[in-house]
Amino acid sequence: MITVENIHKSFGDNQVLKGISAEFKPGTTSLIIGGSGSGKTTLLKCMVGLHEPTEGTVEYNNRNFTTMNFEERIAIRKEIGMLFQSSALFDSMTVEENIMFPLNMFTEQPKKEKLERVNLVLERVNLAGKNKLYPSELSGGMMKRVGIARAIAMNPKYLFCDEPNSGLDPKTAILIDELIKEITEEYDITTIIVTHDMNSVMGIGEYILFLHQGQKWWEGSKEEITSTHNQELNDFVFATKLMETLLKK
Ligand SMILES: Nc1ncnc2c1ncn2[C@@H]1O[C@H](COP(=O)(O)OP(=O)(O)OP(=O)(O)O)[C@@H](O)[C@H]1O
Repeated sequence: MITVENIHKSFGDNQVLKGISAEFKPGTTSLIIGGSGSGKTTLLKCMVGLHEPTEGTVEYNNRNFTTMNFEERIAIRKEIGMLFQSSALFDSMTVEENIMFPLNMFTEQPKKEKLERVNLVLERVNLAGKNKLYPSELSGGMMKRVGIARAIAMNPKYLFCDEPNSGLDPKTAILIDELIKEITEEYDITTIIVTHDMNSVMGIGEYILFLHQGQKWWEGSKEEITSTHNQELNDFVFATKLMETLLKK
């Protein structure tokens, strides 16, 4: 469980987050949504320590991350997997080397054990045997799956994903969403996804946090989101005609 309490974040005079409180539960895919500039990425960065909140606290299973020193934070960071927009794979490394990277950085495991772990996670994302390929030899969807494999290599308790299906065709995007949801449930991970994608919201949004101008404007599930009377949320949800048509059916 991750709990954020009254998070504020300002950059100079720009008050980006204005007192966000929320709870993200294990085994659940939580989505942070909102318009461009509403503060989604800033909140995510405050949660993992890439930004320091101006005010407020972030707790990982009742451990106060905000007041921890550098060493204590490293222990938490080992429990966190991250999947970035671009997959952020190292181009000069093979699939196997990319996935082994966090294991080399954070563990003292013998090479054989690390390789076993790499093969296990590759199998989990349906890429068994692709060890020796380079990122340039992979499709966008495969790159995302390698990114997921690397994010779960350390057996994380927490998984943060920033726009995990950006740049993918809709069908592949759904497969990536489903894979993240399955892994979340299978390993009881607290997963937080920042997204613009309404397909993701309607597909895997178990808990949805809607930000508007740096505030928590609405929270709920995908089942509740279409029947809300919140104007700003409705504007966001029905921003695409296609979505409106689908929901009317
Ligand atoms: N490092 C920074 N320094 C100064 N301002 C920043 C910084 N990071 C973000 N901001 C400002 O914070 C605001 C919110 O940005 P953020 O990236 O969190 O929005 P977002 O909701 O993730 O947007 P998008 O959907 O476009 O990615 C913006 O006004 C942005 O300019």
